[in-house]
Amino acid sequence: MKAIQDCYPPKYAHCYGCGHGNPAGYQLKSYLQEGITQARFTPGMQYSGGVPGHVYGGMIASLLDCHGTASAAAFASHERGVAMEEQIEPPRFVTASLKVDFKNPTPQGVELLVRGELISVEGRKVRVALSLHANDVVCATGEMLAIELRAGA
Ligand SMILES: CCCCCCCCCCCCCC(=O)SCCNC(=O)CCNC(=O)[C@H](O)C(C)(C)COP(=O)(O)OP(=O)(O)OC[C@H]1O[C@@H](n2cnc3c(N)ncnc32)[C@H](O)[C@@H]1OP(=O)(O)O
Repeated sequence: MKAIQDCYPPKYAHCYGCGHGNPAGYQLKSYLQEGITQARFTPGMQYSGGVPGHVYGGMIASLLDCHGTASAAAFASHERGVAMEEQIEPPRFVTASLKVDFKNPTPQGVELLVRGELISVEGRKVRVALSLHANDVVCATGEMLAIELRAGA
């Protein structure tokens, strides 16, 4: 299955977190299956937080951020009855607002699971509920408001 981010056209593929055209970035890959989006990522050991062995909070927020905008694009497409990979110009969303709650320390050296669920689609505004898990423990939750860029932006 093609990742949501791999459907972004090259001109929008430079994002540090999720751009397939940014070799220095994370190259996060998110997938929509059965109404839920998921991405898996293992941060490098350099992304250490204040406590040794725990992941830096900014890394966690950025994973929610990039998974959230990908989720918004996939959910909006699905609502319109078309898959991301079927579109020449898939919808492009940016983060207007991102709230993160850090629930538990996130261990380093573990594959993290990031999940997204659709809250609402209202015109150009898509709200997504997000969570980040390590070893089946919820380490962070979040909520995003993503806005679809106007045509030609
Ligand atoms: C920049 C190009 C990049 C393209 C890359 C794409 C692919 C990769 C993507 C990867 C990305 C990875 C992730 C990243 O890192 S994305 C990078 C971080 N995000 C940004 O840089 C976004 C900066 N902001 C903007 O560009 C504009 O403000 C946007 C485009 C978001 C809206 O400006 P625009 O002029 O278009 O629309 P509008 O102002 O008429 O607002 C529309 C509606 O939204 C409502 N609203 C707005 N803000 C908020 C808010 N904070 N809370 C609540 N509501 C808010 C507003 O009231 C209105 O509602 P309504 O009155 O209609 O009911």
